[in-house]
Amino acid sequence: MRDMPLDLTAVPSTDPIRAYRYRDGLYAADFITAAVVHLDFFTWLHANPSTKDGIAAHFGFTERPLDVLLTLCAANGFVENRDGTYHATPTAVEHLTSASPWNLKPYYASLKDRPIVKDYLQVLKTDKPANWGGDKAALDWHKAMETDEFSRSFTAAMDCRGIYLAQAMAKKVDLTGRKRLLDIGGGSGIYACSFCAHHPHLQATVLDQAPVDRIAQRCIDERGFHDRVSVATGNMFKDPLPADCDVHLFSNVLHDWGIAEVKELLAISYKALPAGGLLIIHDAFINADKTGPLPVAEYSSLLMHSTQGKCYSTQEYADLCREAGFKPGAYQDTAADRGFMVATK
Ligand SMILES: C[S@@+](CC[C@H](N)C(=O)[O-])C[C@H]1O[C@@H](n2cnc3c(N)ncnc32)[C@H](O)[C@@H]1O
Repeated sequence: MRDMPLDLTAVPSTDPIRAYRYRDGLYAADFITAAVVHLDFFTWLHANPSTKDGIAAHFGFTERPLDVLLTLCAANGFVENRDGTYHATPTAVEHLTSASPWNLKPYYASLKDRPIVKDYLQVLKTDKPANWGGDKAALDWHKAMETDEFSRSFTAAMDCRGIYLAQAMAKKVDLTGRKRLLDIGGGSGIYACSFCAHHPHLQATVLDQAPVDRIAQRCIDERGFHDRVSVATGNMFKDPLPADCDVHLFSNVLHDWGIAEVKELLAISYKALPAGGLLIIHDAFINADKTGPLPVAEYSSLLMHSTQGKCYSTQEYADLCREAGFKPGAYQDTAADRGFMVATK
């Protein structure tokens, strides 16, 4: 425990990128192993260049996990999308197909029973996320977040990451003339507090459900922001959003949900914001043509395994914002393979 709250405008003296990338990319090797060993995916694709629908029909895959697999393969230089038809690249053909003398499938074969590898085979077919950490006895992630023990440890995980990520974003977002930020699914409130630390005129509200709301209140008090950051308890899908906020933040929230829920949340946000209101989406973004960046494609594999979501592309977010009525702005990088996109009502 620290005696004095950390100055949230402070930056670390060294770069944590390697530590982030091991954690974010942890499951990607298992996903590739499932594709190589169980599915012989590249041998089939080399013989049958196909559209996404064609691949889905042949293997019985569902859209979301297949999209994440193709993005991971493209980011690795194993597949190429030529006008909607996916081809195995020369690298994949030489090293990951059965007729090649350099085929590495036998090298992967002994890893085929790793639990996360087997989870991926299920998720690809059912679209139903496996449980957090691959724990078969555990509740699904959203149910687990309603329990004290899991929500405490998960919120601590988000909080320690946010200390670094929030300051990198807060200093880049222009909040001139903005009054109150609503941090939707705000967890410990680290992003709301960090925004207030960087923008002295700003007030904020953290919206989250029980029991995370209590954790948020304690963290905000400990950080000394109780006079500027309040907590609202509620279900972001069902309860009316606090009406007095002219900035909405979804930080690492939309990536937990499928397209239907993301559309719902953006529509809810649009309805609650005043004209001219600002939406900020903070996340790890896939590039517009879904060829990378590799660390984000790897992180997306982890999210796809354990939640209903994935990392959406800059193009997908821009289209979803437009559909909800927003005018999307440009994407900007922040730190540790994350970034943000703003949109205005
Ligand atoms: C991945 S965490 C992100 C936390 C924080 N925004 C961050 O960037 O670290 C997702 C958050 O959404 C909250 N959440 C999930 N479903 C929710 C709901 N229906 N209503 C309100 N909050 C919800 C969770 O409790 C959790 O704090």
